[in-house]
Amino acid sequence: MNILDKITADKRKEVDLKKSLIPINQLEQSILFERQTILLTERLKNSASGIIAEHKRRSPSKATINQNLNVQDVAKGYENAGVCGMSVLTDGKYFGGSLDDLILARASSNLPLLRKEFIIDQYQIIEAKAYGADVILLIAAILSKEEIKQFSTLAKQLNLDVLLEVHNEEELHKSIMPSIDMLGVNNRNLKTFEVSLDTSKTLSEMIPNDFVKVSESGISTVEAIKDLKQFGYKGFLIGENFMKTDNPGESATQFIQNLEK
Ligand SMILES: O=P(O)(O)OC[C@@H](O)[C@@H](O)c1c[nH]c2ccccc12
Repeated sequence: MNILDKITADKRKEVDLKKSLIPINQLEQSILFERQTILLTERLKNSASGIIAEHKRRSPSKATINQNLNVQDVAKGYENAGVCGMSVLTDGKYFGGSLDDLILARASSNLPLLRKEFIIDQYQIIEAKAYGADVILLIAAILSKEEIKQFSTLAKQLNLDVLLEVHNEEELHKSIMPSIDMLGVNNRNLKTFEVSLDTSKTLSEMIPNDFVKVSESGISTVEAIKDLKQFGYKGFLIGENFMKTDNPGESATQFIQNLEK
């Protein structure tokens, strides 16, 4: 079993339990359910920097990144830095995140928030909305074409943006459909953890222009972003590079200033 299989097997158990604890109609009573979502796709189209900054305490590939930060401070710091959106890891077992992190980020910023999660059930999409997300991530490596269609259609009905993540050509081909807003290319192979920005470069020309292109993972320099922009990328998902510092907001501020120089 690779790590992705392990994560999804655990996730199925977790979601089944949650469904028995908190039924969908209860989630739908959240006051956040009526909230007008902020569309990340539109922001990325009009942004010079295109940075989506992530809150990530640890990961299976890196163990601890930073356990000492307060998610509300991180969210405010990212917002002050002028990022386009924030990604919040909500997986507990492998990434040390939670839905509480999402709701705290919501309470302390007006950024578009991406729920970074291994979504394998529609329940998690309703949950994302109930906890204040604006965007969901769908990972092609763990979903069938039919699931991608169903899940993205539900997200659109809830006015959530959809970031569909791929890692290779096969995943890309099964994922291209009108209910997707952004196509994210993960430079990290989630099965082996190898990272190469060439993945974004190679796949870029196969992504139709009507999708906003996002390059994810392993980005740590302004030069990398300038390079990826040449390949049509508008969004750049950065986690560790900011989170490994004592003040991710400040790091993002400096990064964006350098990018705009
Ligand atoms: O910390 P990095 O290398 O900047 O990566 C951020 C983000 O791309 C990464 O956390 C990520 C991309 N896709 C995912 C899917 C699940 C969990 C995590 C991820």
